[in-house]
Amino acid sequence: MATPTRPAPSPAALLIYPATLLLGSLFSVISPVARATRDSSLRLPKSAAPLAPSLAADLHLSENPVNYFARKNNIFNIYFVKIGWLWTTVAFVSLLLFQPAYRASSSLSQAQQQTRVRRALQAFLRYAIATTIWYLMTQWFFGPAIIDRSFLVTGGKCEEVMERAGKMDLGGSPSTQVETLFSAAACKAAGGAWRGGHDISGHVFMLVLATALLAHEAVGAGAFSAFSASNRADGDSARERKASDPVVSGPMNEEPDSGLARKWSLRLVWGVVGLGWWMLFMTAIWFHTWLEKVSCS
Ligand SMILES: CCCCCCCCCCCCCCCC(=O)SCCNC(=O)CCNC(=O)[C@H](O)C(C)(C)COP(=O)(O)OP(=O)(O)OC[C@H]1O[C@@H](n2cnc3c(N)ncnc32)[C@H](O)[C@@H]1OP(=O)(O)O
Repeated sequence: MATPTRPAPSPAALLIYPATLLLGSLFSVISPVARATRDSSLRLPKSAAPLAPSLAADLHLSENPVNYFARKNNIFNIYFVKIGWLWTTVAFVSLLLFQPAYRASSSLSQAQQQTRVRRALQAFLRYAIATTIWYLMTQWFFGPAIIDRSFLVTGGKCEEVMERAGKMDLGGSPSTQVETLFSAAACKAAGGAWRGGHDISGHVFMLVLATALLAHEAVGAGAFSAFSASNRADGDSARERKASDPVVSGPMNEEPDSGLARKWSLRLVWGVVGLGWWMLFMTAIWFHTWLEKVSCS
């Protein structure tokens, strides 16, 4: 009998990202509110972000008469996207800890345990690669992050602060001074305006990467659980399995109390993916130009 294979997520599912950006951009063109908001935000100088935003300030909705999600200080932006990789990490770790696909247990045969450990290591490697890419693109690349460097290369600069730069005593070596001035975060923190270049959307980049990673792992782990449950129902649990078989060396002897944790870890992951998609859609409507959004997805 042919060994059934675990369904892999279809690459076609990735089309949801260009479709979301397209839909959001269309909405931003068609909606008069979105158009007015974008135009005025492009005209106004960007103010420095508060260093310690309070919850009350976040909920101060009457500040601008625009859609709540068009505000940079909306609660989902501050406590979800701005620390988005932390949420991604927590959700991912919950999968590793609680999904039978990755969990080794003493009730399993040695071959089954080895398969699960191998699968968990492969998943961690995928996470580590994604984390490294996110870090280099948005946080640090031997100085300013790749997104910041591409902004500078395309003619952007830290306006207002550049004029004061000559007078500023930033300390450290000349290269440290350049790094301090030439990152978006440092520029904004110094009260400057990050303008002029091609500003790739960090939000779009991180949200696409994080949701694709988590959805890919959750589909795989969920399908594994469903497959092993149907195997149990078929009375197939006694079948001897090969360690090399990634599918059928599954959780035949899953502990009963792990069911709740398994369910909630999947809920957490899909919650993060769902909110991530929503924030991507909001970014597509309210922020950046069309080119800035597509260039990072
Ligand atoms: C031997 C083995 C080795 C293995 C080696 C690997 C190691 C493997 C294990 C490591 C273990 C690490 C473990 C954990 C790692 C953490 O947990 S890290 C800690 C948590 N930190 C984070 O998650 C940070 C995540 N945030 C970010 O990366 C950046 O904030 C983002 C999301 C990329 C966004 O960047 P950004 O500067 O906001 O840029 P951008 O998107 O262009 O937005 C421009 C403006 O538009 C606004 N905007 C855009 N879209 C929106 C929107 N939808 N709504 C509101 N405002 C918006 C922005 O707020 C921004 O406004 P300002 O703040 O500038 O005024």
